[in-house]
Amino acid sequence: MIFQRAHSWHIQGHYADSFCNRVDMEFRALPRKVLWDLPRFVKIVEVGPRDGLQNEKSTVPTSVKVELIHKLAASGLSVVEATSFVSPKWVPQLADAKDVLRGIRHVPDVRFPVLTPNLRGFEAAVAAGAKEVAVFASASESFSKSNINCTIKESLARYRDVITSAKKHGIRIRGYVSCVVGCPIEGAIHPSKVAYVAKELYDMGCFEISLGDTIGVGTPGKVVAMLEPVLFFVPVDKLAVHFHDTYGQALANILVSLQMGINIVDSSVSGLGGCPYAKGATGNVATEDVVYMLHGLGIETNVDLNKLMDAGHYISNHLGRPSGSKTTIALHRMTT
Ligand SMILES: CC(C)(COP(=O)([O-])OP(=O)([O-])OC[C@H]1O[C@@H](n2cnc3c(N)ncnc32)[C@H](O)[C@@H]1OP(=O)([O-])[O-])[C@@H](O)C(=O)NCCC(=O)NCCSC(=O)C[C@@](C)(O)CC(=O)[O-]
Repeated sequence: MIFQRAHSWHIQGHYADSFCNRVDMEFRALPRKVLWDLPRFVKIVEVGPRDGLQNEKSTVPTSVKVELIHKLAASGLSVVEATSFVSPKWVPQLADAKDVLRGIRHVPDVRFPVLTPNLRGFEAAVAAGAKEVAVFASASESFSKSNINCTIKESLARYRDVITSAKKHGIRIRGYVSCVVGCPIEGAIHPSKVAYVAKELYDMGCFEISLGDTIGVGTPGKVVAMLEPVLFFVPVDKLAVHFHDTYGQALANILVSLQMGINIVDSSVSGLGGCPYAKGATGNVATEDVVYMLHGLGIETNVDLNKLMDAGHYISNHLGRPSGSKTTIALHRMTT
């Protein structure tokens, strides 16, 4: 259609100027249908200090974790997931959860949630000063057993206890569903299983449900098929998406999720990450790349990309490897 109209254009005289003016006039008023439904603001949930570091082989000192969290908070992020109160036998890297949480200084309007797999973890988190907590279930039975050593049903029963206690303490609980597209053991996961676990967590009182593509096998088509039934049971403004970038699909998956109305995105500075119980899963989508894409779409995040990259450089230098953010690499090349 547009192509046919273009053929009727007769360009004379000052070619470039008249052509450009006319293109400007013609297209300025055209509605950009593909971008119509995008939100104006996206909340980013930074999971680098927890999801990003939990799989690191060498122990990251507590002071480095705390400094990373402070730098992330200084970049304008309003949620920085700090650590996990899990068994140190299962995740040795996060054995210093209590010290990390106690080391974080209060920053107005910034929340520092922590993960808890059971009541014991929840109580330890509260004792250390946690004001917000996340529980993590799975849409895959096999992954549930390998990650938290219990069935989905047992995990939901544990989380019911955690949520009951959290309500008494006035603490908000976020719920994760992992393996929403695929599982490292079972393969493809049916969207109905994701909808079931998401609905259970939401109905028991989680204020937000984060849908995790733990091994990063999602494509935009699979993500839409997964989100359709979930959206039937959980309000769109209560859903977050959490993509790992194993196959380079994470930004495309985020875009399609935004087009479906979701406006909360989890990501990890420098693309750090991988789950200790999901072999082969690479890092989370890099926060820097998410921010670059969102700002490019005219979507606000309140995040200062330069300060965020500063946090990314800090942790990459400490880990002794380059950033996993393509945005950081590209901007660094331009300035050196
Ligand atoms: C759930 C358990 C504890 C069950 O572990 P278990 O072995 O079945 O339970 P247990 O009760 O026998 O406990 C084992 C040991 O841990 C202790 N323990 C027990 N609970 C705690 C606790 N809260 N904090 C500290 N210690 C704890 C407990 O006391 C005991 O110590 P021992 O007596 O042998 O010396 C274990 O399986 C565990 O910690 N799993 C966590 C694994 C994990 O953190 N995985 C990564 C999470 S990432 C994820 O799930 C995906 C996500 C959220 O990022 C989204 C996505 O990408 O999709």
